[in-house]
Amino acid sequence: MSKVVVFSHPLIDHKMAKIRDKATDTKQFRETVSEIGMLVTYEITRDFETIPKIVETPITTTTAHVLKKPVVIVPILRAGLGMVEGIHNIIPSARIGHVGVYRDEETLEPHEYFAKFPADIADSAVLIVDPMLATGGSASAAITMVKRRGATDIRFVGLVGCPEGVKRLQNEHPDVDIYLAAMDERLNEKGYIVPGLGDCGDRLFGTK
Ligand SMILES: O=P(O)(O)OC[C@H]1O[C@H](OP(=O)(O)OP(=O)(O)O)[C@H](O)[C@@H]1O
Ligand SMILES: O=c1cc[nH]c(=O)[nH]1
Ligand SMILES: [Mg+2]
Repeated sequence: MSKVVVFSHPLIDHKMAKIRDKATDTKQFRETVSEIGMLVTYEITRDFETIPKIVETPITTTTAHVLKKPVVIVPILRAGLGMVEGIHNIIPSARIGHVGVYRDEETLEPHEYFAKFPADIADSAVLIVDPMLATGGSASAAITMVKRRGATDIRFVGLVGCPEGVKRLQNEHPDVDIYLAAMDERLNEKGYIVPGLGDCGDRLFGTK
């Protein structure tokens, strides 16, 4: 069974309060989502493996440590894009894949419409990024898409989750650890997370 980590950090909580607030405008919302993406990166990479590397410092030769595997960030379009810049700031060597999945507003079923990945995704540590884990359908579909390309080392990184989404992801992908900034109460009858923050894609891109 996969691990579920809900971050507990005053700065993350402070910024989560800002993006939950319906009075926060598009610019502030986008900036804050990106900042939270940067902060959570420290935790999601905590168990990344390192390998020794001989480095010449200005003083002497020493054994330092570097990341063992390349990293691939895979945002789920559209809302996942909001977290990419923050994560990429901390892992500038990471490559970026893209997965297009939208959820049908009536059935809540995920629909795939785009996929583009770096060639060596199978050998990389993959971060599937989407701020919202609601029914879990979109995240599960995105994980299946990267697994089809041979990826085996996969983490899901979200901001707001709920028990329904976590349960589905753990059932369908028990090998994928789940990282969230908050675990909310439930889904409402329209499939929105309560209390949540509304429609993340629309709030990031000003489309409603
Ligand atoms: O867990 P689920 O029930 O699948 O819901 C979560 C998905 O819904 C939202 O995307 P949406 O379909 O609104 O697409 P958008 O980001 O393009 O607005 C969100 O960004 C997730 O991808
Ligand atoms: O609460 C939700 C659920 C799905 N997608 C969102 O953007 N928000
Ligand atoms: Mg949306």
